[in-house]
Amino acid sequence: MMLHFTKMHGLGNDFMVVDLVTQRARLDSERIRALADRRFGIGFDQLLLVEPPLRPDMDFRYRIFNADGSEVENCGNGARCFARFVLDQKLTAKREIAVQTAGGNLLLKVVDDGRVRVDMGAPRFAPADIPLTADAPAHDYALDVDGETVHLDALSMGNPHAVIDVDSVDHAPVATLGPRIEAHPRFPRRVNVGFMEIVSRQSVRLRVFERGVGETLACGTGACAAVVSGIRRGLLDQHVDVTLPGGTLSIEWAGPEHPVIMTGPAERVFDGRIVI
Ligand SMILES: N[C@@H](CCC[C@H](N)C(=O)O)C(=O)O
Repeated sequence: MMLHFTKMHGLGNDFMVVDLVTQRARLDSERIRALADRRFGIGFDQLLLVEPPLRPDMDFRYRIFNADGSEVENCGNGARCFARFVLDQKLTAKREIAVQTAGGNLLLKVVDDGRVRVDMGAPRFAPADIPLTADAPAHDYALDVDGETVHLDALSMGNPHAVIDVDSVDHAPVATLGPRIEAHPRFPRRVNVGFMEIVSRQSVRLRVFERGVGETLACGTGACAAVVSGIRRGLLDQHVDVTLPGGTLSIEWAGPEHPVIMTGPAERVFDGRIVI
């Protein structure tokens, strides 16, 4: 049987997108890892599955798998590609699309310049919601990493994020510290690790070591988490441009209980099909 897919990216964070509204397939974690392989497979950071909704008030269900085959709760760059995909495939004619994810519901809107604006929901700070082992919520958690103390902020954007301030992302220890924090025992479901350089109150640079993938060219939820962290610590204004290795995202947050709004591009690269 043939399975049609589309390769897409949001600022170089790349995806294999599969329509499971009009097609049927079961892809287990071993198969996902094989497809994600950049030499022997198609190559992607995440697999995105477009499914019918489980609730009548939603338009679609959106499932996300990291390149290591693990299913995760949320993916910001993927959400923008999801919106473009369902419109291009004519799975909907709506310009505002309500989507269920394992981490909560999202509202996606395609704006006039072709970019996609996503209501990413409100961030959560309770340690149990991240999840992070800690006695109380804080802005500054001290983690013992192989005998060295690392200070970081942590929060959930549906998925778990740690945010570390650095003087320069160019010299940040993304490849060495990233994997040790990702797998730190105080994050029982592992964590995405962002390294943030504050350039001004409206601009940051960011690199993210993603859970289940490694460093990617961009991470939408990571950009939201970094800006929320900077705003709640009084370091950033309400609208911030986040420059990642793959390009820039615009992030807005009005404060606690408010949703984070992310705006950025979504690009189709090619269509293909595989035998399953
Ligand atoms: N690239 C994503 C995040 C994908 C999921 C993440 N690796 C996780 O495990 O939570 C984004 O754009 O948000």
